[in-house]
Amino acid sequence: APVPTLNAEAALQDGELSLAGSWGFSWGRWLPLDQIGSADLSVDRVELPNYLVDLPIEGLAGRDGIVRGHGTYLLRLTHLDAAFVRPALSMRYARDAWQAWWVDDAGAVQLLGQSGQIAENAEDQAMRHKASLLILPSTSQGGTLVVYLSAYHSNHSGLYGDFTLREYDSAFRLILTDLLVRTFLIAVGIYATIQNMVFFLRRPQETTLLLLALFSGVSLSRAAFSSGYVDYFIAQPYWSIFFYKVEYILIFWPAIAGLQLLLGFFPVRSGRQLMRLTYGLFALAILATAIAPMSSVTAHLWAYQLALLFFTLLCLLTIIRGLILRLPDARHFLLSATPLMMAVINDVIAGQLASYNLYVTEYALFLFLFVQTQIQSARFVDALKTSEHLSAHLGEEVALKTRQLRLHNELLTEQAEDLSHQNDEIKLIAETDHLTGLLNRQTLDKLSELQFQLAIGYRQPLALVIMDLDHFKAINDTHGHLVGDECLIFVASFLRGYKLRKRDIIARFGGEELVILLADTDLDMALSMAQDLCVNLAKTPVRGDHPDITLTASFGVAELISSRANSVHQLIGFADQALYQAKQRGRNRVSAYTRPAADRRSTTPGAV
Ligand SMILES: Nc1nc2c(ncn2[C@@H]2O[C@H](COP(=O)(O)OP(=O)(O)OP(=O)(O)O)[C@@H](O)[C@H]2O)c(=O)[nH]1
Repeated sequence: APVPTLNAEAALQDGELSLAGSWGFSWGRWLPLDQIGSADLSVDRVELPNYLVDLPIEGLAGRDGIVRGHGTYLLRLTHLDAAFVRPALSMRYARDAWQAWWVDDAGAVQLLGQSGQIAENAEDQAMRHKASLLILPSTSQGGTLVVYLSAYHSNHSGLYGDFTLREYDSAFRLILTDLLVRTFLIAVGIYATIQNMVFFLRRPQETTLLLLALFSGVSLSRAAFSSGYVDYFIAQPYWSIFFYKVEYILIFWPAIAGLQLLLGFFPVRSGRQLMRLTYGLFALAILATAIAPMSSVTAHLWAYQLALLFFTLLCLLTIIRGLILRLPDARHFLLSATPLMMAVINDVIAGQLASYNLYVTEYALFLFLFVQTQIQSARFVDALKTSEHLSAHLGEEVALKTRQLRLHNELLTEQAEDLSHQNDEIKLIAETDHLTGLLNRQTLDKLSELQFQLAIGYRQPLALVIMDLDHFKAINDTHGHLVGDECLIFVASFLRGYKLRKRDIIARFGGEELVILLADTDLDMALSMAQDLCVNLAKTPVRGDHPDITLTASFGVAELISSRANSVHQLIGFADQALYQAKQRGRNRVSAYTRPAADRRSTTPGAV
């Protein structure tokens, strides 16, 4: 069949001409350029979009089912100069290396451009531009467009439908627009990567932030690698295989990272083992992709997409489980992950049909990343604010608590002091006689026993004086009991006013009987003291309302060594005997206990 012809002027609508439609095609040959114009050139007819694998080429498929080969595409264009001022051919989605020529009606030949190094062997070809903008000679009225397609490593190789003739300016604007959108995506990726990284460095325990940073970083690289227009400006032919392979690996990596992110929020049992296994498989996939020839990598696109679908479904299941268990965040994850899921499905279908790919996945991925980054960083900032707030208020709080504690301590100390006072008081009440304030009988018993033991131990004298008021009953009877009490109080203060040593004890023995225990005092000293007391008491009128009353008392004195008393009890008894004697002798006097002469041999007590 002859080379198909397209009337540019007639086909042009809105300044754009699609080259989809009938093309001439020669399989397995790169037709020499000087044959293009010859009348006996015969070609097959194919329709664009065209993929070699869909061609009915029998017997060319290898054992692996992949058709290998190369060929020449041809299209005659007429009335070009009438349709365009500066026609430009926009070539996209030719998956293998190509070379384009223009042979005008006069037979002049011009190389329009090439994607890199074309070769009859797939591994030898070097791809540079996946997209190209070729400028056609604007002076040509007509000519033939010749595209040599290199050997291919993709089962969807060939010329795709996105071949258009445009005015150069509008075509270039399209490239710039695409570039701008991609630059925007890449900027979002850089932003998300840096933001997550910075926040992670400030709070290393938030591994989610690191994961998001990694996620954004890799997606960013993928967006950069897979952009035909980035290729157009920077890619080098010998890097093409590497970029191609990286792009394949990155097909399903986002779903794995997404799974890890989600498992962080909605943990499952043996989630760690699952992730370890997943990353193990991922490492194997990287290894296999790295060592396999490019043709076999592209032949297994379905496997990469299957992995993408599988891990995406796992992500979805994780979110659904979170929703069922009513875990926090499940809703917003479902919201931000839904477009991602849909985009993934779109990507898988588009990849398998090899139809026009809108890169929806990438846009959705970046959207997802951006939203997640903002949500996570909002949480992070919240946490940061809370911790700053806490640390700012901690000082104040500590100072306040310290103050409260100190107050509390002071209160406790006061209470303890009160208690100790109360104790002292109780002790005082227990130890003293409430009327006179002198020591009571029990205390006297305790202390006198102690003094007795000390005196024995140190072989010191110990004197005991019992004093009994004379005719006290008469005072009570005459003046009343209350006056009697006042008299007792007066005697007590009289005794207290008398110069006694600290060790000496004055106690109320009972009724109107008082005892004075004098440590380290012999009989003579005790007698003289008692005498002194006796004389002075008789001279001293009762203070207060009853100066008319003058009291006298009788005194009985006994001393430990001279009396040879063998207990306090006995010593008291001896003093009592002496007192009795004093009373007998007429009262208001002092009497000492002396051992009777008979007793100096026997033990019968007596008083003098
Ligand atoms: N007001 C008052 N009287 C008391 C108290 N204890 C004892 N008496 C009185 O003291 C008096 C003691 O009387 P007696 O034992 O007969 O001895 P007395 O009248 O002092 O006579 P002699 O001791 O023999 O000189 C009694 O009338 C008791 O009621 C007291 O606490 N207050």
